[in-house]
Formats: sequence, C-alpha cells, structure tokens
Amino acid sequence: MEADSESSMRGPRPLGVVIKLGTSSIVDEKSHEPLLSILTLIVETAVKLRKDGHRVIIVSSGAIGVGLRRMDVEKRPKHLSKLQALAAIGQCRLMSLWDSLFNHLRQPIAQILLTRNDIADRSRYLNAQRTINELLDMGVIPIVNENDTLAVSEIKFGDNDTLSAVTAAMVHADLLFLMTDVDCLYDKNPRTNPDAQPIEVVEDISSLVADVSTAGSSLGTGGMSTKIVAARLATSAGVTTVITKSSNPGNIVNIVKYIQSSRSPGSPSKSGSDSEEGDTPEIMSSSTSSLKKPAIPLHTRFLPSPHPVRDRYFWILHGLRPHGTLFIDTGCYKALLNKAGLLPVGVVDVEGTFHQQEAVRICVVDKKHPGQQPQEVGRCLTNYSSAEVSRIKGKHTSEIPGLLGYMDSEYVAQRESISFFSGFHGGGVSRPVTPVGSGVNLAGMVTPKRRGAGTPAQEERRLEAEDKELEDEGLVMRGKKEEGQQVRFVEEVKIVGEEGK
Ligand SMILES: Nc1ncnc2c1ncn2[C@@H]1O[C@H](COP(=O)(O)OP(=O)(O)O)[C@@H](O)[C@H]1O
Ligand SMILES: N[C@@H](CCC(=O)OP(=O)(O)O)C(=O)O
Repeated sequence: MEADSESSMRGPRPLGVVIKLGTSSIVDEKSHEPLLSILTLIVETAVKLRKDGHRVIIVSSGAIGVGLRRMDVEKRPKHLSKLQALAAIGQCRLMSLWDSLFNHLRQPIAQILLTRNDIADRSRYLNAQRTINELLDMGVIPIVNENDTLAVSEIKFGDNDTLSAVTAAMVHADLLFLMTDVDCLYDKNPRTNPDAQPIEVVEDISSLVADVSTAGSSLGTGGMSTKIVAARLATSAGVTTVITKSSNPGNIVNIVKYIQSSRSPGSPSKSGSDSEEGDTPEIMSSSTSSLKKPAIPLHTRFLPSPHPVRDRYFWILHGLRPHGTLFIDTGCYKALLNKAGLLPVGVVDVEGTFHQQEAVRICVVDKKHPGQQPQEVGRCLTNYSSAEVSRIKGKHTSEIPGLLGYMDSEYVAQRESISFFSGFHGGGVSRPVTPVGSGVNLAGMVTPKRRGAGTPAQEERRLEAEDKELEDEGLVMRGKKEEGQQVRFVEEVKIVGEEGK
C-alpha cells in the first residue's frame, strides 16, 4: 500500500489504513436499523484520512443485518440458504447506503466481495491485490465484504475480522482498525464483568492472556476471539492492529496521528528494539500495560512482528487451507531454518490426503522427547502427493526413483515453497510449548497427535542415525550444535476459555 507521493513530500509518511466495521457498528442490535450517526462519522473520518494522503480501505460487515431489517425478519436465521439470501438482499442496500453517504463528500467507493477461494487461488489473490491497489491509486475507497451469497463453509472466512486481516496483509497496510462496540480488549468481557481491565498495548501476542470466550452482540459472528485471531494474522504480516470503539470514529484520526508521530524521525525510540511502535513516552510497552494518563483515546494496540511474513510466504501460511501434515524431525527443521529444502529423509510421518502442489502443515517431532506434542511451525506446498511421501519418507533422495519409478524433484518441498509462522524463523525461538486444550491455537495452528513413535531408546538411536545422515548430506549446521541444545518452540497464545470451543 504505497503512500501518495505528493503527500509524502509534505509531512510524515502517509499510511495504508484498513478500517473493519462489525455488524454491531452498522445496525442496531435489536431493531436492525442502520446506525446512521456512526456510518456518517466513519465516512467523515475516512474522507479526512484520504485528504491527509492516507490510503483507506473499509471492510464492512452488515449485509445480513441490513437484510434482516429489509425483510422484517426479527432474528438472525440459522439456515445457511436463508442467511445467504438475506446477505444478497442486504449487501446491495448496504452499498447504496455507503455510496450515498460518501457521495455527499464526493468520495468514490468500490465494492469488493471475496471468498476464501479467491484468496486460495494465487492468480485471483494477485488480481484482487492489483485491483485494490489500482482503486487506491485512483483515490477510491474500496469497501470489502465476504461474498456471503457464494461462500459455503469450506470456502468461508466465516468472520470479517479474519477477512480484514488478510486484506490488510495483502495490500501491505500499515494499520488495521477493528472497530467494535467496546473501547478495547479487556482482560474479560466487559459486558458481564464491570471490573474488567483494559489491555492497551500488546507487544507480544504470544504472551497475551485474556478471556474472550464469551460471545459479543447477537448479530456479530466473531466476538472478541476472532479479533485476536485477526490481530495475530495482521501483526505477523507487519500490520499494527488496533481495537477501538466505533461510536467515536474520530478516534481513528487521533490514533493515526499518534502512531505517525511515534514513527517520525527524531521521536524517542526504545533502545535495542527494532520495532517501530511502542516507543513513545506516554505508553509503556508491556503486554498488559495500562495508561495512567491516556494521551489518546482508549484502544488496544497490537504491535507488528519484528519479523513480518509477507507476500507469497503469507499466502502459503494463511491463504491456503492445509490438506494434510508432514511430520519432520528436529534435524530437518534445523536444516530448513538454515535455508535448505525439505528432503524426504527428514520426513518422519505423513497424515491426510493431498496432491502435488497442495498446502500442508509442517510439524516438528522432537524425538528426544517422545511425550511432547508435535508443534506446527509452518506450512509448505508439496512436490509429492501424500501417497508418494508415504513411500519416500525417511529415505535418501537417491532412493526416490527406485521407490516411485520416477523422481519429479529431490525435494518434498522447495525452500521457496516453505513458510514459517512469525516467531518460528530460528534465533528468536525461546519458550517451551504451552499446549492449548483444543489443540487449535488462534492462528489456526494445530498440534496434531503423531502416530506410532518408537520407544525412547529406539527414537534416540534413530535420531542419532538421522542426524548423522543429515550431517553427511551437509544439512546440519556444523559446529553450531552446543551441548544440550535443542529446538524449542514459541509459546502459543493463551486465551483463557478457548479450550473446547
Ligand atoms: N475480553 C473481552 N474484551 C472485550 N470485549 C469482549 C471480551 N470478550 C468478549 N467480548 C465481547 O465481544 C464483543 C465484540 O464482538 P462482536 O459483537 O462480534 O463485535 P463486531 O460485530 O464488532 O465484530 C463485545 O461487545 C464484548 O461483549
Ligand atoms: N459478511 C457478514 C458479516 C460477518 C461478520 O464477520 O460479522 P461481524 O462479526 O459483525 O464482523 C455480513 O456482511 O453480514
């Protein structure tokens, strides 16, 4: 999301800003009437940001909510085809509402409707990216929603929080605002807990502890938990993510100015940190720090990852639905971190049914600790199907032609088709695994159970032999292995109450 060149000559660098509005910000929860005052203020805010040179995208929920009002349906139906019909009715009214409001300020807008399939197809993903960028170049504000009418569960984002994070990452936005009906993220649901404490800066989402298990408004699909998932996705792609209240959209301008001032050259910076955020004197950057005297409106700000995962690597991780799992050993993982491709010799096991060039999870099995759950560290596109990998796993490349009768590639996955989650790039990984009850963490990572590990002694012998094989193949970083050193994993996000959801 490139800045307007003219504006960048004038002042601080303009930013790419994505504003996501939940249903609770668009229609009244009970009457389903559009919240015209909020929508008008959003329009004024977006136009103001545009005038300041920023590139603005709105991700707008509300199609179903507006459809409910249009058809005088009291309660959100459960039946999918009814919901899809209401979304079809509501979407055009929603857009006509946005268009008429923006039209008062002569601001052109455009409608973009996406499904997960559009993102999963690389050429459609790139086309969506190009079209949105073209619109932004033309000074238009794209208004994005999920194409609910077409999206069945397999191809659904399911909530617009995730869609907004994917959109923000796709266009390399600087900021994602998740506008909702609460001021910020609290340590528990403020609707039911008057003593809930605000969380203002989240420097490291992995160490966030908050109870987001309870549902939000009756119309919103996500609640707070999908906002945390979205924040995790967006910050991993380098996008600062803000949760704030939609009823005061002027906050957006203040927060943008605040963040811009903290980014501008000469502003005080935290020594030893390469993060661009959190270096202003007013805010203490700790995962749950509180502002004593807020200089800006109450909001929660998630700081971007210092190692952002972007473009094709982001797409491999979050654009594609994984079809299976490759379990690899720690020696192989080390080799991958050292920029090697994934050879069959490092594959311990395979699960699921997948074809060539489909996405699969990469899970590391620490054979020295057989009781430990394998940890998903990334994803890749495979050169071989699940049936083929089952036959060549643990074998030397030279054996592939004998085993398969052909050899499409020496690698199960090329290095450029392997992507690690932010925090799994080596070097910075330092915390032990904290298993999450459901086995599913907030980035949709799973910690699947592995079949048939041998006894500890067998595993130990196999590991040693394997390490030797890897060393023989030059895949282990020679001379870097310290006594007792082992691969350790980044802690998963602890979301109290997420278990069993
Ligand atoms: N820890 C928490 N902090 C803040 N809000 C929470 C928390 N846990 C649950 N919530 C609920 O999440 C709601 C926002 O989600 P939702 O209604 O889905 O919003 P939207 O429609 O804007 O996406 C809030 O109204 C609040 O009741
Ligand atoms: N695409 C749906 C919105 C789904 C959704 O995520 O809603 P919300 O949780 O209110 O942001 C619609 O337009 O009604």
